[in-house]
Amino acid sequence: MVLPGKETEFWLESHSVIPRGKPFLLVVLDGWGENKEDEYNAIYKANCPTIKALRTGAPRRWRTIKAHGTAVGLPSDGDMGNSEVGHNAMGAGKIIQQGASLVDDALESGSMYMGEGWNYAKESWASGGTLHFIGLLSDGGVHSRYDQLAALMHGAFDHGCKRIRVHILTDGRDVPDGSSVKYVGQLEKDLENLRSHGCDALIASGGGRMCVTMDRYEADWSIVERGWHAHVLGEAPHKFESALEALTKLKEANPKVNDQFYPPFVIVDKEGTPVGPIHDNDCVININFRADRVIQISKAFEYENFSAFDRVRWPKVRYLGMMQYDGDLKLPSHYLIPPPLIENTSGQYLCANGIRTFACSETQKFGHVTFFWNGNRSGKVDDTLETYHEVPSDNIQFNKKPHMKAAEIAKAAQQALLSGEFDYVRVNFANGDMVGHTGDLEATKLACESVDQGVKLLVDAVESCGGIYMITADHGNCDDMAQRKKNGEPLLDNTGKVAPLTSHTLAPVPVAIGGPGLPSNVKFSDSLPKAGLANVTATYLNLMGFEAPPSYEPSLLAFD
Ligand SMILES: O=C(O)[C@H](O)COP(=O)(O)O
Ligand SMILES: [Mn+2]
Ligand SMILES: [Mn+2]
Repeated sequence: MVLPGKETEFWLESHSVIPRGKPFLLVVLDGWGENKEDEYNAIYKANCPTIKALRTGAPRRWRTIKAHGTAVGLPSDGDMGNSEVGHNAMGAGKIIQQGASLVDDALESGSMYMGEGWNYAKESWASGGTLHFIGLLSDGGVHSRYDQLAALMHGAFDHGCKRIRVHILTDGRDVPDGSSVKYVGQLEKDLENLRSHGCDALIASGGGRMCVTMDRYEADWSIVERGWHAHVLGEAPHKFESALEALTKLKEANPKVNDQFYPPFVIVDKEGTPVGPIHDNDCVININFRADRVIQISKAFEYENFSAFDRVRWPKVRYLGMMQYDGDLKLPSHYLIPPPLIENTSGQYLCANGIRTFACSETQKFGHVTFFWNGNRSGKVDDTLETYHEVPSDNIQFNKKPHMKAAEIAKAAQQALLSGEFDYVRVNFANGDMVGHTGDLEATKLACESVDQGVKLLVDAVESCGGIYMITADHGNCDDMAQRKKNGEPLLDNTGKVAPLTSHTLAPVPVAIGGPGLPSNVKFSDSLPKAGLANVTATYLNLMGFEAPPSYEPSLLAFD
């Protein structure tokens, strides 16, 4: 990134009420919504005295904001929020039309099939190559959507493609566990339809998203390696003649396995030969629009010099992302849709104004407070002003260790606050989200308690250094751990137990401000009842003593 100089477009005026120079803490509670207080709300049921006191102790400095749907740039108000859109909005102060919407628009207008990306892809099948799709198979709308895959398969056929292979990653995280059977059934129908029209179209390999291919932030490259072996080499310990058979037999063999964690499998023909390894001159389209969990597999396809694992064979394919996933790395170099342009981020403004930043989380959320925060750019805004600190996450299922790295993150941020070396300390606590995704209510309560303890340490540090804090969240998750019937009652599974909710929720999220450095006449305004995550940015610029740029969504603050 290019650092702007002073007195440029990024220069900010001082705020008229709030002084500069107080250490500022910004905490993002990942997956922490404000929801109905019942026994499936892990926050409500947990012992979280610090976070609960933010609400009751200072009602004028606590409110909720919208974190889902069109308020954060998603296609519809039925779309739950997620980390990418949430951190993009909070980092850039604007409602950004997100990847899901851009793909929808391109499919609807037909521009999908007119761009450079599509032409590049087409050259592969025009010269006899197979078209492979890889990606998350669900309609969760967080990383991908099934209807977009279906449209692309039919679009490819209409554009002369005669051979399609689909490499599926089962979800169970953005959609209920067990729903993979439904999505595979739907996909098989669509493939059957294509076959009946003369296209040789089959599922070729797959596995659960948390075991195969979709690692993020280099937490565990072995996940990507398993995907490479199954999708590219056609090798996996489990081989089946259909994906439905794979899901059924793998579940029979291990009833504890779920959609998120299916081991890799390869589909073979009657002779036991894999039906769709990836070869030279094939085309591979990654159907995920969200970046974090497909950057590593994109590097494996694209980078000549690659040492994260032994690829064994590196086919010369035409690889395309649904979007370009990393604006700094220009990765991948070919893509179907230009990504949302996220410019004039808060980091650019703050660096131009000399603010020294410490950003910290554990691996699972590290890129959220850096990469997503900076508008999907992997570099720093300014190396001399910013320190990015990653606490390595454990590679386990997080209900086994629900405290995760909350204490370590809190300690690192506390030191940063007290050191006097930073003006702005930004952290993300992963627990409410990562443990919430396991669907394990008891573990999620413990997760919430660990976050509360971390927040206490940091609020105390702000007290002792005379600073200001803002505590908020990116979307709901641990605030509801039960799937619901239409009337709101918990849904029971076929054994009579409450069906766990593993996904995010549509709940609004809290925002709390305070600290000894905050002038006593500062409160939240009553005039922005529909405010959302993008309003947070102008608010924290104010809290750091700056007027916000006029292009940002308005600040939430008012003054007595
Ligand atoms: O990738 C994931 O873990 C989920 O699909 C979404 O969770 P996040 O948006 O909180 O990262
Ligand atoms: Mn999140
Ligand atoms: Mn999540």
